[in-house]
Amino acid sequence: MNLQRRPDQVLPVVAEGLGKKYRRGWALRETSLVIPGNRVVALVGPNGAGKSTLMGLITGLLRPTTGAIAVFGDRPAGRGLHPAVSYLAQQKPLYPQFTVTETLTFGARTNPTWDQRYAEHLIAQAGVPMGAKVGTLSGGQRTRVALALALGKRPGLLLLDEPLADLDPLAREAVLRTLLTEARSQGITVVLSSHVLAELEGVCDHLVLLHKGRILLAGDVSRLSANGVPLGELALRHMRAAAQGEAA
Ligand SMILES: Nc1ncnc2c1ncn2[C@@H]1O[C@H](COP(=O)(O)OP(=O)(O)OP(=O)(O)O)[C@@H](O)[C@H]1O
Repeated sequence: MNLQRRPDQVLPVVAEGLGKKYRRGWALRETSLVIPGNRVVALVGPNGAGKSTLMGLITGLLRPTTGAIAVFGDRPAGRGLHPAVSYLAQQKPLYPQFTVTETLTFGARTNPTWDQRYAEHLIAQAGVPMGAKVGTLSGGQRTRVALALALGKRPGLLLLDEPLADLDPLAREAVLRTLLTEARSQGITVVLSSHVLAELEGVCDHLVLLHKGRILLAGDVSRLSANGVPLGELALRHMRAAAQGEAA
């Protein structure tokens, strides 16, 4: 496919025939995908389905073995993150010796599009003291700092790879609420991977379901689930059907 920049490709993600092969085999195969703007996307699938690999390809931190991918019309060049993309993995990239203030200063130095007031607003909203060292914060507070760092960049696309896995239910809810509010009010497209399907309901309006390195289902939940089946149930049904199909 010709992934040259065209007006319709100022879409967050357009992939065609995308594949990634590691030594042990294919992690992602023949993936063609469009992620439209202003969506909160649930990226789900069983362990080893290829979710992290797909995120790595979108960030440009991984290089495709086959096919092509465009992020806001640009081909990731393997030289770090696209300026309009923020990426937050479960292992949050924070320095424990830094205070929150120093962490935001680091964000400002490394991101030309940095919005200090917005980042400080997110920290204040989370009730995290600016003078505290990151290493002394709770898991939930660290996630809020990492989120402020990711959002302070003012991204158009925010990728979150199981960011809530180490949080208690209340902290998860608080982080998800913040995410949703910010995504809606700032027009950010969010791609969120999680194994906890129930917590994605009411948050995500677009689903990408991977199974064994292939896309099983992708699209707006309202379209995929015309009869109102909730996102979690919809994903689970397809995952069960795929697993049964293999067992048969
Ligand atoms: N760096 C790597 N080297 C070799 N194989 C890898 C590497 N990263 C992932 N894989 C393999 O690729 C496949 C997809 O892995 P990936 O981490 O993308 O899946 P995932 O859906 O994110 O899984 P999980 O839900 O368990 O986090 C797996 O079989 C995994 O073992």
